[in-house]
Amino acid sequence: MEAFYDNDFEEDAPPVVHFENVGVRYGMGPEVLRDLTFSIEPHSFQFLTGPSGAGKTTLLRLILLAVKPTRGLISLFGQDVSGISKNALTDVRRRMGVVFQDFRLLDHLTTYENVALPLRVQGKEETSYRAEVVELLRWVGLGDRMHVLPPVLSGGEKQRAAIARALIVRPDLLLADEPTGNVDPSLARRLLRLFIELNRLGTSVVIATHDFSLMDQLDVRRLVLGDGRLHIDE
Ligand SMILES: Nc1ncnc2c1ncn2[C@@H]1O[C@H](COP(=O)(O)OP(=O)(O)OP(=O)(O)O)[C@@H](O)[C@H]1O
Repeated sequence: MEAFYDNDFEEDAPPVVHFENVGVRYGMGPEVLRDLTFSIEPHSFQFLTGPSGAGKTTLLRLILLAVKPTRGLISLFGQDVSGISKNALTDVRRRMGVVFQDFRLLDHLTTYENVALPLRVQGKEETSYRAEVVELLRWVGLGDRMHVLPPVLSGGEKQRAAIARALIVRPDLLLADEPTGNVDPSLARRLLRLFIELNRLGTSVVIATHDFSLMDQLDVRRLVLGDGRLHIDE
């Protein structure tokens, strides 16, 4: 895996994510998040937590530029994203891997094809990535499930396929929304080890979760949302 994953560490790299007084509302509704000011540093590991409806998914969508802030400034990898060009936006998005709550696997593609899809979309030739995809699938324990379609995978297998698909682009930032929501505690621990290993190899990791037993396994920073505001437990 080390060979597969060789992120360079830059000294004095800018924060991966920086928010300055960010607020967001949906349509004409109330602000669901307000006055968010925080940074996510390169190579850092944090949980994002808070009660259901507190805005964890909304915060991840702001980072993904899937939702626009109604006020404030967002920078990603040192770049202010308001008024960013389409090409620069594509580059920024390519540096992020995402594991969605509902996996979003394509049912007509095999596990292998799902994981390879982000590379195919980038226009890469299969010969250039095939070995990498197979290695990663083995690494997440799906070596023998490569050629089946997602509907026959268990919840935990789908989760690992979604995680592998997020990792295959070797992201500088991994955002995972309740990545252990559908698995038993022992698999949750295994998945957490996977994220720790990824972080060790250089990726900044943000895991959104309600699961205190998961968070209690690691003494890392917690970004806690409540009443629309962010509180940070260092
Ligand atoms: N598309 C939308 N349109 C209108 N309101 C929305 C939309 N998405 C989320 N909201 C509202 O924004 C608030 C934050 O929702 P969000 O899904 O971000 O919370 P969450 O912390 O991720 O919740 P959960 O833990 O239940 O997934 C909630 O009040 C929700 O109803």
